[in-house]
Amino acid sequence: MLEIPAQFKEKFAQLLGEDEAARLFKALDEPSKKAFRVNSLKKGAAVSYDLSRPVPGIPNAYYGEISGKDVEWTSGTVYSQDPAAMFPAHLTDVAPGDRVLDLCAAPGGKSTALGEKLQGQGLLVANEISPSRAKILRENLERWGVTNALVTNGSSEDLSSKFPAFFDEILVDAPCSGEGMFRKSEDAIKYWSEDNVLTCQARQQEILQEAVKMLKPGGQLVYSTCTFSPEEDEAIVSWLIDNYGFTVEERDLEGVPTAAGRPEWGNGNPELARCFRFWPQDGLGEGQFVAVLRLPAASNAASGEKPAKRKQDKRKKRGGRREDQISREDLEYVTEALQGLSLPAGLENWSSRLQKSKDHVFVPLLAPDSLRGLKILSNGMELGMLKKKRFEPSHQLAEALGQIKQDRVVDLDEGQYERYLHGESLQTASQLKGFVLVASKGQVFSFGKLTTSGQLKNFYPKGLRQ
Ligand SMILES: C[S@@+](CC[C@H](N)C(=O)[O-])C[C@H]1O[C@@H](n2cnc3c(N)ncnc32)[C@H](O)[C@@H]1O
Repeated sequence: MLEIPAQFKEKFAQLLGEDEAARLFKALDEPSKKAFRVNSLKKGAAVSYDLSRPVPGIPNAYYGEISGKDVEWTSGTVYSQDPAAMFPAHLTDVAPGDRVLDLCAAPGGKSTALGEKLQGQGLLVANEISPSRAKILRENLERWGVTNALVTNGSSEDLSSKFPAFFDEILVDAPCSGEGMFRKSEDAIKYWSEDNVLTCQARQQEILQEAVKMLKPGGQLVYSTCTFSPEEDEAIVSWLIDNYGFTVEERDLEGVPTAAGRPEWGNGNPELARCFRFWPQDGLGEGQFVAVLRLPAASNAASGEKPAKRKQDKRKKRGGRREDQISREDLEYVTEALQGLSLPAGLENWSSRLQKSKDHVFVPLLAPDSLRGLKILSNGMELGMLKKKRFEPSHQLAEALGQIKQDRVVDLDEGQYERYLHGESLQTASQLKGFVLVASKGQVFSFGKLTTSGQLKNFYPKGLRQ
């Protein structure tokens, strides 16, 4: 039995009425619902999990539990996610070519879905304020094969100063009191208090204030929480409507067990009924609140379309060439390492767009000069690293290449796969030489390097080894 705080129970008995509240409390004592998404970017990957129980309303999503050890996971073919938490990204209008911001993005469940919707075209800025969580966000986007993400580690203020009125769509999946996570996390129960609900509400307003500055006039804001408290849900949407003139967009989720937002829990505006409330007692998954909002086209929240104000670049030049530019010799090393590999869409003409930062070679999404002052974990695609007179392709590239059929692949059996994940080198019968993609069950999850005797040197990143 979960020890649900008495104050929480009293509050929801009043808000919902005794009968509905009893259904909620009963559901909170049942096990949480597990589900996963299958990555549409990695076309043709064979998934060994049971796909017979789809999550209603979400393409490529299924009930069931996955393991972080399977190649389906290490190759970014599947991602574990609460079914209700799939809806915020699903309900956005994000389409290939858009400029999208996921402001509170770690660990990346919703960013991976937004990256899928973009299909490598346009820009996804995925931001997270906590450094350790931002690292996990980067790893998850890498695994998912997203080639057009800028991963940042900053506050909402850090970002709003760089991107005024810049984005077509912004997702704010806000830090919240986590009442919808009671079944999944003991901490959510332990740290629950009415004071914390109000602290979260104030933080949500601070974050949203900055988010609005970054939205283009006429742009879309999707606001979500994993909590039930009206203070963090309908009251926040009311505040957005009253202060910025947002309208709530209608969405049809026919066949999905969800409930409408409650106007009486906010400012009484009937549009609040267009918000979605996912309650555990309705059977889809955990608790979630989602509002799809539109900023009026003639907004005075911010103006100007330029990304960031660029400072004069005063960095040293060496022999007429800037330090971040790549030499002809370096380019030859990169070209040689990439020979025989098929590159995914979005990486065409990579050689003319290459940049270098501390020997990391990458195809940037945004000009690094324009991002000065922001903590960047990843800017587009890192192809790899220049070492002394050679080039080592990156793990991010391996995961991105796994999207399309490749010829230079060594496929490991189950035992070999486990040893490779540990960091071991393996003896193979492969006739290939040099850098190869390493797969198991046809799913690419790493680079490796084959010697002339068929030894496969391990390039699975040390930080990911199991
Ligand atoms: C609900 S979680 C995000 C989950 C994520 N969207 C996903 O789908 O995987 C909220 C995140 O917001 C971050 N956060 C907290 N305060 C923030 C702030 N002021 N600005 C940006 N992010 C913040 C938290 O560290 C946390 O990772």
